[in-house]
Amino acid sequence: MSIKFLPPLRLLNPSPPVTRFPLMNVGLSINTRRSIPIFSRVFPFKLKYPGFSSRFSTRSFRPGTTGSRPEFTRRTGAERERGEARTSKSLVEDEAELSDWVSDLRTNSFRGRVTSEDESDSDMGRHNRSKRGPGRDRDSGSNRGGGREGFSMKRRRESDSDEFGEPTRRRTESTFGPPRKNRGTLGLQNEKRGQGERDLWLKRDDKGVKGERGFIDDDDDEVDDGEDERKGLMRNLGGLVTEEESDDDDDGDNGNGIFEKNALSSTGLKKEFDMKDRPSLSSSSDSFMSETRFDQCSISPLSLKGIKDAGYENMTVVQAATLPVIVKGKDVLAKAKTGTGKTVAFLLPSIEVVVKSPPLDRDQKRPPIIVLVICPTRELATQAATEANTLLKYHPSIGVQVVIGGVRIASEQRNLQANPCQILVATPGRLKDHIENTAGFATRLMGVKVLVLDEADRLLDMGFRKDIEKIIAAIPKQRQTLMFSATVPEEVRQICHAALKRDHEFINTVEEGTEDTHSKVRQMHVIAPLDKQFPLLYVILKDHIADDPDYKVIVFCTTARVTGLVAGLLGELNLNIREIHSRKAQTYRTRVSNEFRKSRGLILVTSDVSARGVDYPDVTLVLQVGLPASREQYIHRLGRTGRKGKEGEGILLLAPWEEFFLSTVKDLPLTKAPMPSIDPDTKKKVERALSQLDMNSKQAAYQAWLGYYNSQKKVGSDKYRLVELANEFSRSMGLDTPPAIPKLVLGKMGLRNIPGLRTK
Ligand SMILES: Nc1ncnc2c1ncn2[C@@H]1O[C@H](COP(=O)(O)OP(=O)(O)OP(=O)(O)O)[C@@H](O)[C@H]1O
Repeated sequence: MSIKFLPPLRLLNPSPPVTRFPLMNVGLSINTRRSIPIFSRVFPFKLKYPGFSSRFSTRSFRPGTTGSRPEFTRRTGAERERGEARTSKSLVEDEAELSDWVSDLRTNSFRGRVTSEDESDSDMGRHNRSKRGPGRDRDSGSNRGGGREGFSMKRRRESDSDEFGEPTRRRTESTFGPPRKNRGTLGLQNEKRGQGERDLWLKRDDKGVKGERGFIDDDDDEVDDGEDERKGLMRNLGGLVTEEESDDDDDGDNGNGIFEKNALSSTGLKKEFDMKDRPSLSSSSDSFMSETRFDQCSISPLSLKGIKDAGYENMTVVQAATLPVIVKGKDVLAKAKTGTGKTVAFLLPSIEVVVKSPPLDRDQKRPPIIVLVICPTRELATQAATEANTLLKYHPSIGVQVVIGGVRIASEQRNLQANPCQILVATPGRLKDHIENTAGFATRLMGVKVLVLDEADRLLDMGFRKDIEKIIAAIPKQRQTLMFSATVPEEVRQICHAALKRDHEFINTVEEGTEDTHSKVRQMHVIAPLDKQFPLLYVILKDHIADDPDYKVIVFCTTARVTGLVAGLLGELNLNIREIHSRKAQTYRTRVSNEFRKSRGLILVTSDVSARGVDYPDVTLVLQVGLPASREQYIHRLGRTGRKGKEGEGILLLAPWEEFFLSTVKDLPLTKAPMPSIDPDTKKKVERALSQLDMNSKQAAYQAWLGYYNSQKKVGSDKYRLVELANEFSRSMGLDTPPAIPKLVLGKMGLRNIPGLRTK
């Protein structure tokens, strides 16, 4: 089914019935995941949202969310500090990278096939990488894949995945029943049943909390989990990286960094929010548009022209909510759902700061960088720079540059020299490289007036924190800081004071009492043992393709190596796929990313490098295979669909022993999908395809899989069980005996002498 959506600004829907959500009290704020502070202000605003052709007719599984009046909260940092601290689960994407990195410790034969010409990490990057280790490398942008490549003598071939079959567009009999327009990929007719099952499951889960060791339901447990998970990762890192690196990490963990210091020292004053200048906001539980036009705000005429050319007329809710505060010079921490225009929200006022600054003196030896935007991934940084260029169309004298890993640092240095820019978009690792190694760069940074942390919670997570601390130390204290994300765990709120001024405002556009995800995105989970997962993946995709010839699917996998394996399998099965992960050269990643942005009838198989921020329009399905690294990561991955108020679909495919994850997202409308049936032919076809896959890719995937789950506390804490599961995964790839792993690697993983593992 072709989905045709009206432009978001065109339709004005009647306001849904209004339900006012009471503010939560302090007690609740302690125990509730999305705790709302007692000082939060509630702003009623007019409702206006785009019309949608309804793909799914009911939302019965999402009780109590429709018709709610949106609430929009703003708090000052001081107010926030009075709230209860809850150390939320760490965003440990690191594990995936860690496991891949661990994979590289072995003496591999599979790497040295063909040297990639694409791979273009700088010497500088390589030099730094040797000191950095996996925690630093995980796309600290700069030395991402390359960091691990540093361990290899040769590089892998990058072009394998270009050879894929044509998309399957033929309409076939749906595996799950009637066409999707009536039901979604996994069958709407089962929605009610799904809800019932979900309820049952929740009850079971409640019971499980008491009966088992409580991974689970209450937030206190999660506090422990978060802590332990972090420690678990640090243990892993500590064992894997050089001593210098371990010390470094310990520093961060022990609170020697500026984040911890500031969090402890901040006292906090309640700051009343001034509503006078507030633009009238429009929203429904799913709307992302406001009623405020850009030309109603104090924005320079040339910026307005650029905005108009970009096709933007009204502001999105987050733009309308943050712009007046930001243009006043205030620091802001903003939370808004995925795909609701946060990029423009921080870029536009930042550009205005440049407009008001003295013009660049071309003869100046070290012209200042005025706006510094930091993004956690290369794709996101590139995308933000593209958006900035769009907005700057009529500001020819304002320049934007990107510095990211995977690009030769020397060429970036030349660019920085030749075309001095006022706006710099960067990934943290590469930015740090420039601070340390590019002549005059540190001086230029002393001109920074605005610092933006996009995906702030990710950047403040420990994987990036050290780099961010160093970057913050390299820019003036007197600056404006803007932090944006779709997820702002309590932990981040506690440490954000290090970067934000004490009187900053927390602007939360996610209304009270609603989910962090979009209600127009239908979310389902399928629980199936590992030996069924590859056939199921194929069946789900085939069904979706059959149902929607204009399909555009993203499949998320746990690690880069597993992503490579899954991409290989789906390619072997003649699905039209592309792959993006840290093992791919940046030029390849950029090319595939651009292609996917424009395409239909394509499946992108990817690791978490595509989880956040990347704006691929009209993604019809997000399929997550295996345990997401965190609740936040689940939300961001899901957020690749249903952007700009559109509909979408998300399926989470878990093994029974991963089912515990559901308790971390139990506030989200995730329903149990009916089990798709796998006919014998499909099973055979998948087995045949698996047998065609390169042994090396299976070996690498096995090791990466083991590394990833080893660092997931709830799976990895029982090493014996972990190995049993890993061997189940190995069998699911069609291997009779699990691949052998170098002793050194097993030692680093803490898995020596665990029965079931083969060593070499
Ligand atoms: N005022 C506007 N009117 C219409 N479309 C807009 C407006 N502002 C931004 N957009 C578009 O909305 C889409 C989503 O924006 P963006 O990528 O900034 O979302 P986001 O909130 O940062 O998402 P994520 O949380 O996934 O990073 C983009 O395609 C962007 O061009």
